Amino acid sequence: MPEGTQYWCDAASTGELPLPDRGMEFGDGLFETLLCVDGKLLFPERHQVRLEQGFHQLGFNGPAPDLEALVSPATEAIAQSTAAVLRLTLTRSAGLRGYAPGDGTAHRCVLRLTPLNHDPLSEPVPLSLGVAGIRLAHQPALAGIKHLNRLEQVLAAGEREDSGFDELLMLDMQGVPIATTAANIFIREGKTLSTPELAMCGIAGTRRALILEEWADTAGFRVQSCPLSLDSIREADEVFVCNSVIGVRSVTQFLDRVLNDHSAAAAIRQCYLAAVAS
Ligand SMILES: C=C(O[C@@H]1C=C(C(=O)O)C=C[C@H]1N)C(=O)O
Repeated sequence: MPEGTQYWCDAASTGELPLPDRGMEFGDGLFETLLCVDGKLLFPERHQVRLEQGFHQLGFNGPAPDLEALVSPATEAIAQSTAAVLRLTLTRSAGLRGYAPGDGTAHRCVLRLTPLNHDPLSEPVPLSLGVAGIRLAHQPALAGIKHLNRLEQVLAAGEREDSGFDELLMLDMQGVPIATTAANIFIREGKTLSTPELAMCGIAGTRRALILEEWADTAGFRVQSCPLSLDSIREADEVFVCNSVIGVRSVTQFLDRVLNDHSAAAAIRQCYLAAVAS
């Protein structure tokens, strides 16, 4: 883990995880990845909305999570960070042995603050995109939320290491493009931006939501979430990806096709930077 990484568990500064932990045992939990720039967490309100959605979608009991309260143990460290990634992990409290979630209302919160050694707001180098062999399973009860069951992404990231590509696009069981191993994807066809709908699988990213709800319109594009195909990506005028750490990153190669037009990503990135600065 990068030097300077700090951990907290249930508000205590520690690198140890009390056992039992249902997140470690069953992936029974959620996580959020927040970018910290110049002592400020970006778009916390968007992460709050998704955390609450996951909390309710998994049937956690008790009051909805308060992101600001959950990250409060790291407030001082965040304030001193020029650039860092805060990972918040929320797991269901341990009950009796076994899968049954019980009715525990107390939940465990683990924070990890990892310093970045680059400016995360600088323009990212465009990336090359391949296609992963591992497919995303359909599970509408878990679609869209950032739950802890990430083995598909782990296996795809393992494929990526030997792929010769910077990133890999992940398809569902029917071969429909969903997202990359760690980001949402958009294509541009003329003045329309499209991103995969995530009714059956995938993570509804915070930057994806901002593009859908605000930045595409501001940048002068129509935008939709809809089923994409590999051909639609192959034939697109432009492709870009987004997540909470990289912001908006252009795709300069998809499989064997070179993409030279990055104008929409540049316009969306300007909206992103303006929102960060506001
Ligand atoms: C896996 C985490 O977060 C996801 C992965 C990345 C990444 O690999 O860059 C960035 C944001 C998330 N999509 C995590 O542990 O926070």
